[in-house]
Amino acid sequence: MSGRQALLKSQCWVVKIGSALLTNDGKGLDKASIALWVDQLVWLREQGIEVVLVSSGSVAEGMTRLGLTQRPSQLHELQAAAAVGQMGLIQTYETEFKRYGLHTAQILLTHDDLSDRKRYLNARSALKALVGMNVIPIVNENDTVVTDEIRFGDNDTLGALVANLVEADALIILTDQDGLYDKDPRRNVDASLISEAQADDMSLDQMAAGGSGALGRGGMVTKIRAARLAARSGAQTVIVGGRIDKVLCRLREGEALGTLLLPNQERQAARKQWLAGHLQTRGQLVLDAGAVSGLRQKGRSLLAVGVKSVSGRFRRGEMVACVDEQGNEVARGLVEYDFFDAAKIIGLPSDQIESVLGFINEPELVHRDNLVLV
Ligand SMILES: Nc1ncnc2c1ncn2[C@@H]1O[C@H](COP(=O)(O)OP(=O)(O)O)[C@@H](O)[C@H]1O
Ligand SMILES: N[C@@H](CCC(=O)OP(=O)(O)O)C(=O)O
Repeated sequence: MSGRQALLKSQCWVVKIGSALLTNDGKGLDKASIALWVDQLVWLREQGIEVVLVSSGSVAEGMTRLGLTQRPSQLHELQAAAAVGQMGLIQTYETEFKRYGLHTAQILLTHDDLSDRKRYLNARSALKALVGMNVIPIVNENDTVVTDEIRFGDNDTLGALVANLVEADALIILTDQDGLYDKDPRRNVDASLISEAQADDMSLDQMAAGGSGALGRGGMVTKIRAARLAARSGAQTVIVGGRIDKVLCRLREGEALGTLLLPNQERQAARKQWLAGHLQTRGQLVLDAGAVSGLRQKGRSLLAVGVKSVSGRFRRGEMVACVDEQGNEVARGLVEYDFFDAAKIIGLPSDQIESVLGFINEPELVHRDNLVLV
C-alpha cells in the first residue's frame, strides 16, 4: 500500500500545529481556528485513530500576555514567555476538548528525554497509556528548562521524534502554506505545490531554502528534515495548510491535499532498522525453548517467565541480547527492567512481578515493538 491510500488505513497520527498558524498573525492565540482543529481531532478519534497533538504557540501567547511586541532575544526571557504562554495554550485546548467531554494532558519534553533510553521508554509508556484512556496528549518542548544546545527550537523535529516514539503511521504538519512548494510562495508568485515525493529526495532541500515566516521557527527546512526522521520508523508525513476547510477529515478521506512525503521502506522494516540503529547490547537474557519459539514463530513479546538467566549490568531501556540455551542469539531488544530487578523476576509469571518487586513497569520483559529478531 502506498501514497494516500495508506492514510485511509492508518491508526495513529501525530498532528503538529505550528506557531505561524496558531498565533493569529502575532495577535495572541487564534482561538476560533483552534476550536475548528479540535473539532477535527475529535472526529479523527471517533474514526478510531489515536491522536497525539504537538502544539507550538507558548512563546507567542506569552509575548501577548506579557505585552511584548518583539520575540525576546535572550534565552531567559524566551523561557519566561514560554512558561506564561503555555498556560494559555493548554487552557485553550482544555476548554475546547471539554466541549466533547474529552480530557487533555500536557506533556513537555526535551531532547534529553528522548535520547535517554530510560526516559524514552517512560515517555512512551505514559503517552500510550494516555491515548489508551482516550485522553488527548498535547506535547510541546519544555522551553523553561532547555538551553541553547539541546533546544529542538522548532516543533517539527519534536513532532517527528514523537511520531517515532509512539510509532505513528502519519505525521501531519499543519502550517500557514498549503504545503511544500518548489520555491517559497511568499516570495515567488509562480511557485507550484509539490503533491507527493519521497522524504529522502535531496532535491527538496533547495526548494525549502527560503527560511521561515515571521512567527515560525524552522520554515520548510525543518519540516522536510522532520519527514525524514519520521520515515525512520516508517511514518508518512503530510505538510499541509491548517486553514484549509476540514483539512484533517479530508486527508483521512483520501483527498490529495498538501505535500505527502513518503518513507522509502515499509513501516515494519523501517521500524526494525530504526531500532537496529540503537543496538549496542548491555547484557544477555537466556531464553527457554518456549520463549524462543514465541519470539521467532509467533512474533510475541518476551515475558520474564521464559527467561532462565540474565547477565550484564543493563538498566531499563538499554539493549539486551536474547539468546537460546545453546548461546545462539535470537533477538535484541530494549529491556523494561534494570538488571537487578530482572534477575528477581525471571521464571515468574507477569502477575507476580508487582508482589516481588513492589512495582511493575510493564508486564513484558521486552515488548515485541522493541524487539528485533536476529
Ligand atoms: N518551498 C517552500 N514552500 C512553502 N513554504 C516555504 C518554502 N520555503 C520557505 N517557506 C516558508 O515556510 C513558512 C512556514 O514555516 P514556519 O514559518 O516555520 O511555520 P510553522 O510555525 O508552521 O512551523 C512559510 O510561511 C513560508 O514562508
Ligand atoms: N516551543 C515553542 C515552539 C517553537 C516554534 O514556534 O516552532 P514551529 O511551530 O515549528 O515554528 C513554542 O511553543 O513557542
